Amino acid sequence: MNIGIIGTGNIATYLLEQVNHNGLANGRITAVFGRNEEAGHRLSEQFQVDFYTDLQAFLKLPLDIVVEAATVEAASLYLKDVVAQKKDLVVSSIGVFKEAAFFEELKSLAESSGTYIYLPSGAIGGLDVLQSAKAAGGLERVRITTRKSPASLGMEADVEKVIFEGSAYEAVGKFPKNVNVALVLAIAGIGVDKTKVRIVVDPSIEQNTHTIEAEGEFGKMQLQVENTPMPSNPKTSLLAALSILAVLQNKDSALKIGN
Ligand SMILES: NC(=O)C1=CN([C@@H]2O[C@H](COP(=O)(O)OP(=O)(O)OC[C@H]3O[C@@H](n4cnc5c(N)ncnc54)[C@H](O)[C@@H]3O)[C@@H](O)[C@H]2O)C=CC1
Ligand SMILES: O=C([O-])CC(=O)C(=O)O
Repeated sequence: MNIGIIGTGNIATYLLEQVNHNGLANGRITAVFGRNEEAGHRLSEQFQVDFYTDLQAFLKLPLDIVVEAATVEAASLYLKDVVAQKKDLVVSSIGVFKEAAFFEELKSLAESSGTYIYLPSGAIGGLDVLQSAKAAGGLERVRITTRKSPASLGMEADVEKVIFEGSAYEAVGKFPKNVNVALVLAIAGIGVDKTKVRIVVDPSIEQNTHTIEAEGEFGKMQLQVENTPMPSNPKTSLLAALSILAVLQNKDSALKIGN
């Protein structure tokens, strides 16, 4: 499997290390697309990968799957082209799907291109429960509370404080690098308007903590993950990068676990 990556940051570097150096997926990252030339050339040398700043040239390569590991804004610019060029796609910046129309458009494009779009569970879990719970329409309430340190939220704070309370739709607009998890939860569950989000800045913690509560006909779920932040970007949890690695590992497996 030939893998391409969009982005030259923390997740891209982690995947290059685990896939190209440590052989932890059934394939190789052969090309990286980005706009940061200095980082791109560094990755190119370190991991024997081709670096592109021209998206169309990157997409002409024989890639089986492209992993977006950039930003919500970059994803909005590039995802349609990836699918139109008949590549399978893994999306990290799931906040790009806050507008349902864009999500539906990309899904139809994938259906007509015969490709798959993978939304990794990222820095959370419980998506299997939500999807099962709504299979016959009985999922009623979903809420996520995200608790991060001031460094992880990219802000200053001396005391614990709720800095946001609202819908997943509103949360992604305000914190695009911190609440992609809220969007994947909304897509797996009851949508961007009904999924409730609370964000707490907490100077006493080091881990990125996400607590998910759901309720419906199935019963109740409460799940908490206490994530190690990645050293080269504390906004991002290690579990988010690991979940992309797991998508790459499981993609062609005959065994599918969950749901
Ligand atoms: N689903 C989830 O649970 C999570 C998702 N994320 C998403 O993953 C993204 C990547 O995370 P990290 O690697 O930690 O971030 P990072 O900040 O280390 O890297 C982002 C990369 O995107 C590149 N970039 C930005 N705009 C671009 C553009 N227009 N064209 C091409 N490249 C562009 C930057 O140059 C940088 O290389 C985050 O921005 C976030 O959207 C992050 C954490 C969790
Ligand atoms: O990594 C995390 O803990 C969550 C995150 O930043 C995101 O959802 O974008």
